[in-house]
Parts: sequence; structure tokens; C-alpha cells
Amino acid sequence: MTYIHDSIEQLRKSSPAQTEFYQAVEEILESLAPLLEKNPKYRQHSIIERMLEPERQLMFRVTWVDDDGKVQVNKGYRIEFNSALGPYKGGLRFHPSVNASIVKFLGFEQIFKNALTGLPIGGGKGGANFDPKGKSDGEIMRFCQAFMTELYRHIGPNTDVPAGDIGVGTREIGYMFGQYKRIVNRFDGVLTGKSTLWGGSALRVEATGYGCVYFAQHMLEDADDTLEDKKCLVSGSGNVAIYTMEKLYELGAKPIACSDSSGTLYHQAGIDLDLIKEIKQVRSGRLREYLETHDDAEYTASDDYPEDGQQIWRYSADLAFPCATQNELNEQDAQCLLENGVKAVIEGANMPCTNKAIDLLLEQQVLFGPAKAANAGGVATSQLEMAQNSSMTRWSREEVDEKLKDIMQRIYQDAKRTAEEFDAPKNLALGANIAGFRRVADAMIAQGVV
Ligand SMILES: NC(=O)C1=CN([C@@H]2O[C@H](COP(=O)(O)OP(=O)(O)OC[C@H]3O[C@@H](n4cnc5c(N)ncnc54)[C@H](O)[C@@H]3O)[C@@H](O)[C@H]2O)C=CC1
Ligand SMILES: O=C(O)CCC(=O)C(=O)O
Repeated sequence: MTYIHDSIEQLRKSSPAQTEFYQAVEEILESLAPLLEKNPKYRQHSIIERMLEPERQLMFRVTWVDDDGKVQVNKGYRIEFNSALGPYKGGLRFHPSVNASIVKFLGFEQIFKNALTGLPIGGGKGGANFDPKGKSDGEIMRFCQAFMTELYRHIGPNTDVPAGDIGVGTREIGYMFGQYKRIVNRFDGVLTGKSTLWGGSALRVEATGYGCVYFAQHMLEDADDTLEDKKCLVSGSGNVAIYTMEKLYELGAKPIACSDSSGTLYHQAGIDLDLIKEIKQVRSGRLREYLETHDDAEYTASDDYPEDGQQIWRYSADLAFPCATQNELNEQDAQCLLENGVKAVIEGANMPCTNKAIDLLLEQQVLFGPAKAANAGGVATSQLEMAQNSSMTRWSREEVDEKLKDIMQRIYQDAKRTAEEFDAPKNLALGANIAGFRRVADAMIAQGVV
């Protein structure tokens, strides 16, 4: 469709060198073609052009002092992308790779993901090119305080509600919340992912991983299959990966491999999750340390991996859950998974599969759970945290889990039904993109030219 092609060309000119952002835009726009053809109103209202331009982009200096007394400077970002459905909502990522393109692709994806939850939340994302690796607790705290000293003026419980992402967990949210409260002198529900000791929701920590497995359960059920005894590859070993593995075990499956940015761990007997939690959540260590306890496991350092792609996708398994980062599963990786008979790929991370990998998996009829739908349990539970904060209540783990299950089921059904409506049954990527887009686009039209 030339309209889509022209929109992307225009984007390349107006926002140069934002490759991850173009990738996310291409993936969505291509699947919207049948909707745009049927509904000229979206073009008449310039919905695509409006959606591609964030409502507001904030870039700021973050200045802090390290343990040696040296002044350090980082770049901070918050992209308030779209508020048609509610306050901007989305995480903050602290990682040295963070730049405008990465924050923009994450914010863009977030608009449609949040729409799919059916909850009143708009899309936003932020972060900083700060590397938490090797930093002391004091340095992390000072960085978080400096970051919030600028961010606080742009956010609010009904305006923009950030949360965690890579490198930002309960500890960082705590330090940022403390600084926000000190500045504004109010206990606002302005961040989610807070500790359950003071305003956080039960199950928010687990929600992205658990939700992803609930989504996989629905996909398998529709193929007359279950999670029972399925061998699983789960990349990463952070928040999303750990709770994906936890729920997989609970539902009878067996994770046999995981990874971190230094390498891949394979344990045919099944990953020892308590040990992974000890290494990653308590010691902040490296996966290689796992071999000190389990000498029957294998570890491959990323630097020793000679081919294009990642070692983890070379192991034979029934299900693959990319849960680490963007573009971690490419076409060669998808080919290896196919050769080893993978039944389903479910995205826990944001945009972990390249567009070519997705095309190949769909072409070969592998069940594919797209990130916007499969990992939406995290942000959905964040909205449940906002609801509890604003009504001054607390729900139990069981109550939140019931709501999360229900939301994941609705997202799955919505994506499936929409795929069928557009003659692409089983293409959940297309279904999720159209269902999310339609909700935001119709709200934008109803709200006039703003
Ligand atoms: N935390 C949340 O609630 C949500 C997170 N996500 C996405 O899930 C992904 C993971 O996020 P979290 O688990 O929260 O972050 P995290 O910081 O807890 O964990 C990230 C993990 O990925 C690994 N990693 C990073 N780069 C890697 C690479 N190049 N190769 C292999 N491993 C690598 C890290 O070693 C770490 O184990 C990200 O794409 C994030 O945007 C999506 C929805 C919600
Ligand atoms: O919980 C949130 O608000 C955001 C989660 C997030 O960043 C994501 O869904 O990618």
C-alpha cells in the first residue's frame, strides 16, 4: 500500500536514524492495511500521521555524583506518546543502550498494548542511558533522585504514570517515589511497581511473566494442546524471564534454558529457578555461577558464539519465550527453532523478534504470541495498582490473579476474533495490531483535532 510506504518514508525524513522506531512502525502499519482499506475515515482524519508523532517528547540532563565524588551526566527521556485512552502509562528503562529511537519504539508499542488491555491507559515510555551494572546502592539512589528531580514536573496520577522496565525494579521505583514525594509533599499513585509494603499491588512483580504464560495457555488450548511436559526456552533472567519460568513450572512445563547479556545456560534436567533467583535477585551475579552448583548444565558465553543469532534458540524445545530485549531472535534463530520443531513462540520482551523472524514463523504456521498482547499483563496489573491507589484499597494476590487471568483471556480473544474478522485466522499479530489501533483511532476521532 503506497500510503503506508509513504508514511514510513516521511518518518525517515522527519525522525532520522531511529531504526528501532521504524521497525516497530513498519510492523504495525503493514498489518493495518486491510483495516485502512475498509475504513477511509482513518486516512481522512490523518490518524496515522498523528499517531506517529508523540504528543510530547522530553529529553533532559541527569546530573549526579558517584562514590568517588565525580560528577556524572546522563541523558533522561520521557516520551508521552498518546493520551487518547487515558493518562500516559509505560515503564522507564535504565540501560546504556537507551536512546531516542529505543524509547520511541517502546512508547509506540505501548499505545497499542495498553489499548488492548481494555483499561483506560494511554501510551508512554522513558528511561536513561545509565548503566546500573556495577553501581553501588548509594549511586543507584542518587541517580534515581536526580532523574526524578526533573521528571516530577511532567508526571502525575492522572497525567503520566511511569513504572519499571529493564534495569528498573522495586528498588529504583522506591528511590524515585521517595524523591517525588519529598518534592511535591503528596503521597500520589504516580508510579507503579511500588513495594507492596507501601502502595504497590500484589502480583505486579510477577504479572508480566505470569500473564505471558496465561496467554500461551490460551494459544495452546485452541490448538487442542496444553503446557504439560512442554520443554521451554526462556531468554533473559530478569523480571519477565524469572516469572515466566515460575508459572511454566506451576503449570507443568519445563524451562530448560535461559540467558543473560553475557551468555546462555542450558540444563536438560530443568532450570533450577531458586538458584537463578539467588544469583540474579540476591547476588546480582552472572549466570555462569550456576555451574558451581550444577555441573551437568552447559554455559555458552555470548562472545564464544560464532554465528549470527543467539545460542539459546539452537536448543530443541516445544516453546520459545524471548523475554530479554529487542531483536534478540532473528530470521536465522527462527529457522533453527523451526528445524527443531518448535510449536509456539510467545514474546515476553518488547519487539524481541525481528520482522523477518515473525514473517517466517507465521508463514510456517508456528503459533505466534505477539508482545503487545502476550506481555500486556504487566501494564494491566499496573493499572490495577493505580485503581487500588486511587480508591485507597488493597486487593489480595488471589483477587489480582483472577483479574489478570481474565484480562489475558480477553486480550487473547480480542486478537483472535479480530484476526478472523480480517481473514487472517491464527495471525494474532495482525489481530492484536488492528484491535489495539482501532480502539485508539476511534477515541482520537471522537476527541476532535487535537
Ligand atoms: N518489567 C515489565 O513489567 C515488563 C517488561 N517488558 C519487557 O521485557 C523485557 C525484559 O524486561 P525485564 O525483565 O523487566 O528487565 P530486567 O532488567 O529485569 O531483565 C532484563 C534481562 O535481559 C537480559 N538481557 C539484556 N540484554 C540482553 C541480551 N542482549 N542478551 C541476552 N540477555 C539480555 C538481562 O541480562 C536481564 O536478565 C524488556 O524487553 C522489557 O521491555 C515488557 C512488559 C512489561
Ligand atoms: O507497568 C507499566 O506501566 C509499564 C510496563 C511496560 O513498560 C511495558 O509493558 O513494556
